[in-house]
Amino acid sequence: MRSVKAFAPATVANVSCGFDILGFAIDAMGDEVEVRLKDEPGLVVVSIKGDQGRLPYEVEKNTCAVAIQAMLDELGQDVGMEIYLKKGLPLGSGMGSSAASAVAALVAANRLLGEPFEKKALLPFAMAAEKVACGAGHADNVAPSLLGGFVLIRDYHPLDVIKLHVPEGLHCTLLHPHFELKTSDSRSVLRDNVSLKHSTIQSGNVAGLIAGLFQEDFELIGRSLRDVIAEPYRATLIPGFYETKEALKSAGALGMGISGSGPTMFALSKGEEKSPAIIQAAEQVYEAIGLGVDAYHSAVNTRGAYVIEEK
Ligand SMILES: Nc1ncnc2c1ncn2[C@@H]1O[C@H](COP(=O)(O)OP(=O)(O)OP(=O)(O)O)[C@@H](O)[C@H]1O
Ligand SMILES: N[C@@H](CCO)C(=O)O
Repeated sequence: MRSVKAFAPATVANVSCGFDILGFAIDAMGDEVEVRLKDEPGLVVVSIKGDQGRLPYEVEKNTCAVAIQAMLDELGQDVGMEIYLKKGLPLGSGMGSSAASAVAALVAANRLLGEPFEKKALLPFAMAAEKVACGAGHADNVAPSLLGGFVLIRDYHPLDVIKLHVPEGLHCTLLHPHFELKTSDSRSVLRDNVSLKHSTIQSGNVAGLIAGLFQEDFELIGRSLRDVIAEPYRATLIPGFYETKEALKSAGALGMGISGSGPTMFALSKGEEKSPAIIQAAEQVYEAIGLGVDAYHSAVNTRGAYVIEEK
């Protein structure tokens, strides 16, 4: 039986100012998916490890299977495949857990089929899986997980995805307070309308962040991490958010924000030297609140998802 195993990295979506249009991949963690060809048609999720028994095996619900099925539908093929998922990411964390599963599954299945799609062309299938997982087919987790680096989704109709420059030495610290926030819930607190004033502030910061990346201007990157659209509503769902923001700035972060839909928070710094102080500052805030916090730090992953093994 032929099989391919692939890895897809965790991601930070939005990057504060880029709601649904910006994201980057990190090296620290990710999901692994093995896909095996089988004789009979149809997909089966055979095993899921690392999820404490919480993820669905139904092929209409598991993002690995939803993504592969979307790809097979596009090809008009009814190939039989078994799916083995190893979760490396916590669920409902804001680190692109549902996306990493979908992307790893697609990269493995695409290779098994002889790569009928180039990497970027897999995106719509991964977005179909995100729609099932959280009700919105946003691409700001799946695109960086697939392609690596910082990614801009300039438009969704039609999809226009652009890889951005990643300055050497840009470092990310992730702080995951011990509770879950479902993307669907933290999308439901957002408003449908944005004022002209806020639209101006937000677009200035998106442009500033992109200019900062290309110019390798770390200070500009830091001051562009401002979000007046989602953060004010979502911060209310994350105890200690504003205290953490203050503490991380004092600890030397260039800037910080909510990773994806939270509750994980990300901080950017120049080099990894500031990471221990950033982590300590967040731990102090959460100790006072009485919540545990997991910390990870990582360079920006520029490789994206890849095949680990094929047999
Ligand atoms: N293979 C999978 N891996 C992870 N989540 C999955 C998977 N398949 C289905 N899901 C569903 O997706 C939901 C998790 O998605 P959610 O968007 O809330 O978390 P997340 O991906 O960690 O967050 P974010 O998108 O903010 O980074 C859960 O309800 C879970 O049941
Ligand atoms: N852009 C999405 C990312 C979810 O991780 C959101 O903020 O809801």
